[in-house]
This record gives sequence, structure tokens and C-alpha cells, in this order.
Amino acid sequence: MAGRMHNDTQEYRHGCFITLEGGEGVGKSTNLAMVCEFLESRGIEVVKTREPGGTPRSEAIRHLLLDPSEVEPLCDDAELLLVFAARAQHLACKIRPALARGAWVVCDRFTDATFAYQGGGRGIDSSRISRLEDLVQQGLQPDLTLLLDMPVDAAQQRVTQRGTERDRFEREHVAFFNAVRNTYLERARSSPERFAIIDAARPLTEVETAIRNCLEQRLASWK
Ligand SMILES: Nc1ncnc2c1ncn2[C@@H]1O[C@H](COP(=O)(O)OP(=O)(O)OP(=O)(O)O)[C@@H](O)[C@H]1O
Ligand SMILES: Cc1cn([C@H]2C[C@H](O)[C@@H](COP(=O)(O)O)O2)c(=O)[nH]c1=O
Repeated sequence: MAGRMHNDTQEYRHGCFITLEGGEGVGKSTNLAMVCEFLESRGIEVVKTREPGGTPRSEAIRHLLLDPSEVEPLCDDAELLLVFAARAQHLACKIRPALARGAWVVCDRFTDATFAYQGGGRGIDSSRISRLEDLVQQGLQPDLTLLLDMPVDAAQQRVTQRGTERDRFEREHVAFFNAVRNTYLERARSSPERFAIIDAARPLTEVETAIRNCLEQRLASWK
């Protein structure tokens, strides 16, 4: 792909921006490596990253966001602003420079997570999130978003089996996770040209095959 116009501010990008999204435990981290290897096998320079995080300062903000200590509750607006502060730094120091030099960026979560978690989960109005999105991203959007979707109870079992300590978000209740899932699905259905919904409840080999098939199709259409 030679690069595409994304908005009327004449921003011109050369690399492609791919995001993986979905609720807790659906397999984003597991499949991220496979996506990167697949693209690298096609001769593409790939930058693998994640949100919140991806740069030293953004990772420090991630720590604040995920810290489960109950010393002081984090209010919803502070959570939203921290997410976008981490994203602004990530875009400036890592994502935009990589895209500009022609690398492809594969990111574990991006702004769809903000609409799902802070919007659907916390109940923040989506118009407020959109204003911050415009401010921070200035029209930059993923070219492809792989939404790994599965029922919340099965995904929660995977988180439990993984055995890692639950972070501040992972300690939320089932209604929160169902709201997150429903918001993701609504967003995917309203932008089918950007999203691919992957049934993540299947065995890993089947999920990998579905993702590879999707990437093959997109690569062919971007040529
Ligand atoms: N298709 C699958 N079938 C069964 N187990 C899976 C599958 N995909 C991933 N797993 C396992 O489920 C657990 C959660 O996967 P992973 O950590 O990749 O999810 P995640 O979406 O990145 O989670 P989080 O949002 O909490 O970071 C891991 O132990 C992983 O090995
Ligand atoms: C980008 C983004 C993330 N979150 C939440 C969602 C997850 O619970 C954590 C990240 O942890 P993971 O192990 O990397 O999945 O952060 C959010 O609430 N809003 C966002 O925009």
C-alpha cells in the first residue's frame, strides 16, 4: 500500500496501522505476536506496541491506570484523561514516527478501548470521548481493527486460568464487561470497513487461521 489520505488536514501516512481489540482474556496478547510474524514474513517492517503504554512515559501512566491499590479511588474523568495523555505521548514518540518512515504499527488496544471501557463501562458520554479523540489523533485512525469477541464468562475463565494478579480493570464486575463487549460490537457493526470481528471462543489454531485469512484479504485489497 502506498499510503492514504486520512483527513482533510493533508496528513499523509505511508505505513498501515492495525489494532487488536476486545475484552479481558479474549487472546489479544496471544495473537499480537502472530500478526506481527505474519506481516514480517511478507517483508514488512513492523512495530509492535500496546495501549495504554508503548513508551516509557506512557508505560508510567499505564501503571497509574492499572494499579489496583485502594489508597485513593481514580475518578472517571481522571481515568479518561490519563488514557488520552498516554495516547498523545505514544502517538508523538512512537506511532506517528513509525508510520511516517513506512513501518506498520500493530497495537494491542487503541481508542476503541476508550469508547468501550470509559464509554460503555464507566458511562462517560461518547461525545466527550470523541472530542478528546479529535484533539489527540487529528484524524489518525487504524486502517484495520481486529475485534476478538467472545462471551464474557468464558473469557473470565481464561483470565482466572492465566493466573496473573488481576489489575484494576480486571477486578470490575460482569455488568461492566458486558457493557464493554456490547460497545465494541456496536462500534464494529457501525464501521464494517475498518473492523473484522473474530470469534475468539474457538481453539487457538482456528482463531489464528481466521486472523491470517483476514490479513490476506486486506493485504490483497491494499495493493
Ligand atoms: N483461543 C484460545 N483458546 C484457549 N485459550 C486461549 C486462547 N487464546 C488465548 N488463550 C489463553 O487465554 C489467556 C488469555 O489470553 P491473553 O492474555 O492473550 O488475552 P488478552 O486479551 O491479551 O487479555 P488481557 O486483556 O487481560 O490482557 C492466556 O492464558 C492464553 O494462553
Ligand atoms: C487502551 C485502553 C485500555 N483500557 C484498559 C483495558 C484493560 O483493562 C487495560 C489494559 O490492560 P491489558 O492487559 O493490556 O488489556 O486498560 C481502558 O480502559 N481504556 C483504554 O483506552
